[in-house]
Amino acid sequence: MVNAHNLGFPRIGAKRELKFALEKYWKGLISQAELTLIGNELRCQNWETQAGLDWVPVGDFSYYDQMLDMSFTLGNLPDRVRDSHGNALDNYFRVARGRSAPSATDDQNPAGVAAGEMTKWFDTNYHYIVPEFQSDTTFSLDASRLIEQIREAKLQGQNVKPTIIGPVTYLALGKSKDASDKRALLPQLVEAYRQLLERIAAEGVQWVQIDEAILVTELETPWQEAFEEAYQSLSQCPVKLLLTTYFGPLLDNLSLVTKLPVDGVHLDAVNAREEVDALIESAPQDRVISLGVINGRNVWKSDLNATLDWLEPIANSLGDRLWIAPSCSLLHVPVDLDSEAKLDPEIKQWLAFAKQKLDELRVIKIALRYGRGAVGADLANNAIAIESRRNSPRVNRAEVQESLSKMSEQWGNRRSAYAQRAETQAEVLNLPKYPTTTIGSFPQIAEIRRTRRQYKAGDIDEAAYRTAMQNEVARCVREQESLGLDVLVHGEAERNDMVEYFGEQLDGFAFSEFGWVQSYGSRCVKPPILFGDISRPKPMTVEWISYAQSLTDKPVKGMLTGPVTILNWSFVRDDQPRSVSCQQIALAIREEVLDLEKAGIKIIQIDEAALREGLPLRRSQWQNYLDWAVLSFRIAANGVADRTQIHTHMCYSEFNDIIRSIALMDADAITIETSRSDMELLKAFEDFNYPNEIGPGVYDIHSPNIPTEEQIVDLLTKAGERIPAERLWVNPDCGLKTRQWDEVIPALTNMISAARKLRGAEVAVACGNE
Ligand SMILES: CN1c2c(nc(N)[nH]c2=O)NC[C@@H]1CNc1ccc(C(=O)N[C@@H](CCC(=O)N[C@@H](CCC(=O)N[C@@H](CCC(=O)O)C(=O)O)C(=O)O)C(=O)O)cc1
Ligand SMILES: N[C@@H](CCS)C(=O)O
Ligand SMILES: [Zn+2]
Repeated sequence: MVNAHNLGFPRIGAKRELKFALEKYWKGLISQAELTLIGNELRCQNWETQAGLDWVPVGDFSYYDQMLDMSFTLGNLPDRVRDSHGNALDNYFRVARGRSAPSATDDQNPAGVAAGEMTKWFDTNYHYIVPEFQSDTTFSLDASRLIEQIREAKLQGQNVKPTIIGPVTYLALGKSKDASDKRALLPQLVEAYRQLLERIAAEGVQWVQIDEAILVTELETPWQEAFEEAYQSLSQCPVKLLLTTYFGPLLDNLSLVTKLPVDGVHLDAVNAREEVDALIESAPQDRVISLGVINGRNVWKSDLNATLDWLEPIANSLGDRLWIAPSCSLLHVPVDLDSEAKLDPEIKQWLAFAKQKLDELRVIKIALRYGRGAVGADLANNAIAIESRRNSPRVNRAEVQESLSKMSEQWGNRRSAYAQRAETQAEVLNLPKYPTTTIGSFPQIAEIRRTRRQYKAGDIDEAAYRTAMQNEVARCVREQESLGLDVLVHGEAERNDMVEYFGEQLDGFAFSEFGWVQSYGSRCVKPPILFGDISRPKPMTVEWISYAQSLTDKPVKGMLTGPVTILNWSFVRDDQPRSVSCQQIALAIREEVLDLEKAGIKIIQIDEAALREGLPLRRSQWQNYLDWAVLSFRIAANGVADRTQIHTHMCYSEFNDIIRSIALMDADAITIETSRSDMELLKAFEDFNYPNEIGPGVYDIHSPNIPTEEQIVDLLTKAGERIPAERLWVNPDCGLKTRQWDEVIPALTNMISAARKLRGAEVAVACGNE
């Protein structure tokens, strides 16, 4: 009989209980005992929610990040915290968040500790703490976290299936800090895993889910060999291993997976449906085949009848060997649709969050075990919802499709080439050399968020909200004027998030109240839900930007999020290609750009923070994505006259391998995150002879540290060695929303004086030469 299981449940809590507890703990407002009590309650609740499953995951809960948990389990701590003898959880947070200023309360680390590097988890919007390796890295097992949780779940009467990140993925996603070959650490690492599995087995555990998502990417031969070596060794352990892959097909790694001596394999049967037959045919006869049949990355109801049509023959042939699950951990979806009292009922019936996805799994399991009649009503209701979505005039809108059909690639072309535009813009804007600007957001102080909360709760009316936000905009403009920035921004006070804000204003998007998804640590995002053809009912930003512009003679940048980023950070449709949804958003943003231009805004920035993030997991698919992504940006941006200067901004980006596409976007200026790379990221622009203007970030906004004028001059000098000074802008790495005003003011003061110093130095050199 088929078994149903889950790969992981969101740990942040249906009402973000963990987020609030963590932030209180970090501020010293609750004790560690109170924090761990909340952790314990969340785990228990989550297991209760999953109680109908044959196996529940254990070890998916984390106080910050599952990769960091693994590093602590393996005793792979960075040297900088290894000797901190303080409390284990505080040490864990020290690696997660760093402690950048000397602290009286941290006498173990009076000089501060740098946070672990964070990067995104495959193609999701979740970010993990990158494991650090050196040639002399050693591992020493600390299984206490997992063992305690296994006991907790067992006490609750659950059938437990511990989940861990597999050794090869752990090693492959980590970073060698001394340029040594991290693969050389594999034997020792596998030994630590072997000990871990023994400890787990001693708890009476039968199955362990061992996640090796790296198998859905292109693997070079040494990494393929690493799999064989690792799993040969682990196959001796007295537990059964469910080798778990997700987010995509295995392609050329399928034969590798087939060869590995494991007891079961989980395949993402949503994204790799076409590989299921081959996986079954090539697997040894006693191997469990776990199929991820419910999409763990989106919020749509599954078509249960269609899933059963496909799955029933497989269940008949595999019998007990078939397990079913969501395609991946449910970490990437919100917790509970039932919390959404305000969602439009028509749209709500099309949706499923984590809890509802597990309900779907139960229905499939019962239908497979006892026949569809046993869940006849569920299947009938599901069919109604699926039909309703398929046929809804709110999803497929002829007028949007007609606008899209009129669109031509020509719309993506500026009227003149950059060199000619640059001359016109220089006349219009009359900016000094090394013009200074910021990326858009200024501190989203608690008061702003509180006011928005009051507005959303109906405690204050729209007029009061607008006035409060306008006051913030005015303050922001005042501060920038007194700092002496050359190009100002309005500060984005009115925006809850750079993507959600636009989702809320575009037709074709729905938004939830509690649909939070963990992005990193305690930080969450609430992705808008792109359910239908997109259009812009009215201007979205013009009033705010025009208001800011009315307060100053300096140019204020129009500030928009680009189509690719809106797409990549939303829950999107599964009934049409992403490229089509992206082009619809592009048309809406294009209208906004043209309205801003009409309103007299001279510079318009279109953020594409997530353009690189959207790259497919396999390089072979990159070009296709880049082609439509860049075209969407061009459509959004390039309808303006020569005199209007278009900026774009990207963070977290390494540009070497996509520089050609970046250049094709043809933005007049691009601002990027570079300060932590010591301007190394500019090499890609230098090597490519990138022709347009560049603002390499000179202030690391992720850190509370205030960069000195000297440090900024140094960074700009390095930038000037790679990019002609005439084409350099001076700006921070990214928006300032997570910072405080008392950090921002001195940092920007130093940034501006650094720019002035460079201008002065050049004038002096020029005069000396005359
Ligand atoms: C740049 N990043 C972003 C990503 N994805 C996005 N969609 N947006 C991004 O900006 N992906 C990559 C990175 C990830 N980085 C971050 C950085 C910071 C956050 C973050 O701070 N998130 C906030 C939530 C932001 C938000 O939407 N705020 C809302 C609601 C505020 C709120 O929770 N209010 C409380 C009450 C507050 C009070 O009373 O004082 C409530 O409603 O209960 C808003 O401003 O209105 C976070 O807190 O986690 C995320 C990703
Ligand atoms: N304009 C946005 C970009 C963030 S990537 C901001 O400044 O927050
Ligand atoms: Zn940014």
